[in-house]
Amino acid sequence: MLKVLSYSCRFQNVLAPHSLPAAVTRSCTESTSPLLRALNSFRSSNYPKPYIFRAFCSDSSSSDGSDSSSSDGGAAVKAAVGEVEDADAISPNAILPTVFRPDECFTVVALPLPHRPLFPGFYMPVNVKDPKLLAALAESQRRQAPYAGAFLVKDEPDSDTEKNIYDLKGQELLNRLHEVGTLAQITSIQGDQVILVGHRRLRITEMVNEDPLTVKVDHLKDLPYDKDDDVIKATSFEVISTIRDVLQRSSLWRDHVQTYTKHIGDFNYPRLADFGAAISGANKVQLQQVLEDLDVLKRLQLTLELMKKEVEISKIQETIAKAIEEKISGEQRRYLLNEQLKAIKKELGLETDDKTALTAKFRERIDLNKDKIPEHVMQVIEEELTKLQLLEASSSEFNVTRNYLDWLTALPWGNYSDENFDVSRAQTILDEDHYGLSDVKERILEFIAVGKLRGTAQGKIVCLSGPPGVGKTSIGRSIARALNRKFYRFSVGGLSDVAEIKGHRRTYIGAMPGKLVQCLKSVGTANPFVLIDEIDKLGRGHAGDPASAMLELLDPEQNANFLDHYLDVPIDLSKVLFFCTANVIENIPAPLLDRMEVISIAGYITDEKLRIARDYLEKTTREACGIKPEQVEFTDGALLSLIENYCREAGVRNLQKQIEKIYRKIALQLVRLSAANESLSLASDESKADCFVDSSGNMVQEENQSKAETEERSHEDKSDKNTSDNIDFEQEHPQTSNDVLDDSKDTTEVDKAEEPKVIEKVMVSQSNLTDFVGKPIFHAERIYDKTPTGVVMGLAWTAMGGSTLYIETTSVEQGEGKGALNLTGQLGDVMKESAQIALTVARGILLEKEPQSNFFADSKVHLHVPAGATPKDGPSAGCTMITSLLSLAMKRPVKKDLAMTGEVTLTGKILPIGGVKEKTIAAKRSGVKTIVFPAANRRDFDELSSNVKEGLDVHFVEEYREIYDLAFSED
Ligand SMILES: Nc1ncnc2c1ncn2[C@@H]1O[C@H](COP(=O)(O)OP(=O)(O)OP(=O)(O)O)[C@@H](O)[C@H]1O
Repeated sequence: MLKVLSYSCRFQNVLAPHSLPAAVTRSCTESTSPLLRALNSFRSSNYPKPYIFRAFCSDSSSSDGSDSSSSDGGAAVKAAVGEVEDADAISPNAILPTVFRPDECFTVVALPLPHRPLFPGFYMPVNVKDPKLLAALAESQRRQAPYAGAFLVKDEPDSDTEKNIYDLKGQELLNRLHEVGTLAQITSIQGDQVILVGHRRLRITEMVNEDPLTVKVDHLKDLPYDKDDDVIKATSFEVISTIRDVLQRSSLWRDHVQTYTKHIGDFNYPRLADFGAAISGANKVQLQQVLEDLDVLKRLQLTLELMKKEVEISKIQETIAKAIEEKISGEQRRYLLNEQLKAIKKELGLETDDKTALTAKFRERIDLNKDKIPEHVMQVIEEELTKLQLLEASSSEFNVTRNYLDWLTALPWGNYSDENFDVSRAQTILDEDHYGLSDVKERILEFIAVGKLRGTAQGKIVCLSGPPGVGKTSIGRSIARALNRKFYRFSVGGLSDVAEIKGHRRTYIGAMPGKLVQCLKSVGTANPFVLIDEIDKLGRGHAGDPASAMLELLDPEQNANFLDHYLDVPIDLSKVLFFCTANVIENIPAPLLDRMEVISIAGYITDEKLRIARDYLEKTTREACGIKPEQVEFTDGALLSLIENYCREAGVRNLQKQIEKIYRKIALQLVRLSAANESLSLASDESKADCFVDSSGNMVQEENQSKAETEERSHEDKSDKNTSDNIDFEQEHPQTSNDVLDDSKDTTEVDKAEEPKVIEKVMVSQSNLTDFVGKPIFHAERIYDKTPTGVVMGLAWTAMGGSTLYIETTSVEQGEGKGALNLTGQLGDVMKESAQIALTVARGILLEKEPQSNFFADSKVHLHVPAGATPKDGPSAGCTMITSLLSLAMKRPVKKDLAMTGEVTLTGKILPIGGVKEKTIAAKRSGVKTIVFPAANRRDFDELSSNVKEGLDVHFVEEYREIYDLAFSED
């Protein structure tokens, strides 16, 4: 007989909350005698019968512990609602109908459980696949004896348990079942799903029926235990705390068994053990062990083991969850903050949404230029704008698209600066900026004239070649100004990556468009003047060939559709005017050179340098230093000395540097002087002392010094000027500031009687030039004033301009048949061969002129070309070498101030050479009076300007014999 020992709220705990009407569960929780109320309301509801209510009994409410354990493990009470006639009749002590007697042996249908055993007091849904078994279960439910024996299936190695078990019948099935199982109450059958509630432990004693398997079972009772035993108590406490621990850690079980947890402390020991095992995730064998063990302490220990494992699993689960959570929460936090930031900005009106703002910016740019953007470009822009909207703002692809759009929309599509085709204006500008350079200026004027007639300017490649500092870059700037085009310069010296010219593909990180696209963006017009500097120093290229890329860029045939790798849309560069500069034309790649129009700038002679220095360099430097013209006097003599002794190279860059150096020094002196003047006027007011300014610009005050003494000192300074290290100063009254310095004038005295305010003037003359620029660093190229026998002056061309060089020969050893030629001076192969030819030709001429001489046959000759550290090559020294050898052989020096150049053939013919202008300038610089050029170079010489040709006796020769006559003539 089962009694309701305790109900109250716990009653609700064991109800499957989902299977009872809400009204019942609610009433159970609120009422003091909820069972009666619940049953009443349940009976009045239309809920299908029979329905089982179960309530746990607490041991405390039972009269004794053994009693309660005997009533269904001392834990449960059943109430069959269908059998309660009158709810009022149910009282706490009412005796409820009994289904089974614990001490009886009885027969049940055996229900195989594939996964876990059913523990008393727990629900379990089982899918029954065997129709016969299902029918038997339904029948027993219908007969209001809804019970079966639930037995766990043993694992068969290598077999699919669930699939096979329902195919087994009779003994075979019996063998697969564990002997110990649970008396299961069938609460409902839905389709093939049967809901079971476990009651007591059973053991199969014998088989009664094969199909469905029906077995005779014995009830199993737990072994008696002492509920006050310390060990069992301690074990149970540990189980409880471990269960709580698991539930706290693992949300998986927490939700599942939440309702039990409050009352876990009220469970008796066997129930506690069952509860722990039932909620654990242990495997079926371990669970079966718990089910089979009738020793309560042992069962508790087994459960404790399982629960401890659960704790460990929960810990692992916790760490995994924590790690993942941290990762996700970091990202989420950033995302949230970003979103908040955006929202705040939007709210404050500081910024609209990123994408919207960007799109608006691009649209604005497009609208400014809408009609001029080519259709194919517009299409790409639209596509990219759509793409931008779809991309996540934080993605890398978004940035790529944004940058791409930025470039595409920033280019000056179809925006041309208004070109100025006014020839006379252009001429004025060019003359304003540069002296001379008539070839270049003429070419530019031609270009402008053509542009004026055609109405449009055509893209052309012009190459300015010449030594450094001759103004190639600066004339480029003036041309751009004259044409009213934007100027852009980029140097390709050492450039070896094609990507610099054609851009990187957009797929690369940090990809950029090429130089030309960058140029267009920075100048903002589609027809700029682009100066490509140092094209002769273009690198060899490790990734592609830069020369070919330059070709595509410069060739007017190709550059109308120039394709930059980054932009990926053709750009029209045909309106761009390209100018290149180079020092050595020969180093420019042939296909490029072929398309260029070369204008060479040879370098300047002294006169030209003087004009440039006076009219351009000095003026600009003076202005840059903030010095007024009346404050300086830079004499012609000083300038000439500067050019001849300090700056003898072809260009004027060094000259410019020296002038800058001089003006910096002048500026310092002027500042010192004015400070000295101020103190001087103060001193004159206060102490009436005699003061003067020393030649370094420092004020000197000497008490009781007579004015006469001061004057004397000043005169001494002045007369000492040529030897003194000091710089000359002139102090004048304003009205005489432009007067030429006169020795009779007192130059340092301050005239106190008149206006104390004076203007200082610094003088730079030939005599004090060293004070400004130091001792001459450049000595004359002329080693010999009068060339000795065996020495002849030749003319050479270098990348730095023209220069003179000597060919020296001397006889080392004499003796019959000892004739040989020894060469030194870092000569290249061509020059060595040229020396051999010279020897042969000289031998022939000597034989002709002095038939009795055996000089070349019997002398070991040493030929040297100073300076030995500079490598030299080329055939143009041929005629100089012959002359030198003949001079040595005949012991006759050549004519004074003679220089020559020309390649010689074995038969004595003179072939043309290059660099006529440079060589002429160099010869003039070295004080040469007579020059010998090959006849074929006459045209080149005639084209030179008259000031270059002035004062030179030039001879054009076809045969070496003519040189012989010139060099060794008696007059
Ligand atoms: N004919 C000239 N008239 C006035 N100034 C000149 C003239 N030639 C050169 N200069 C000045 O000389 C300086 C050097 O010129 P620039 O830099 O153009 O030389 P470059 O030929 O380009 O040299 P590099 O080959 O080294 O690049 C500039 O300040 C320029 O103004």
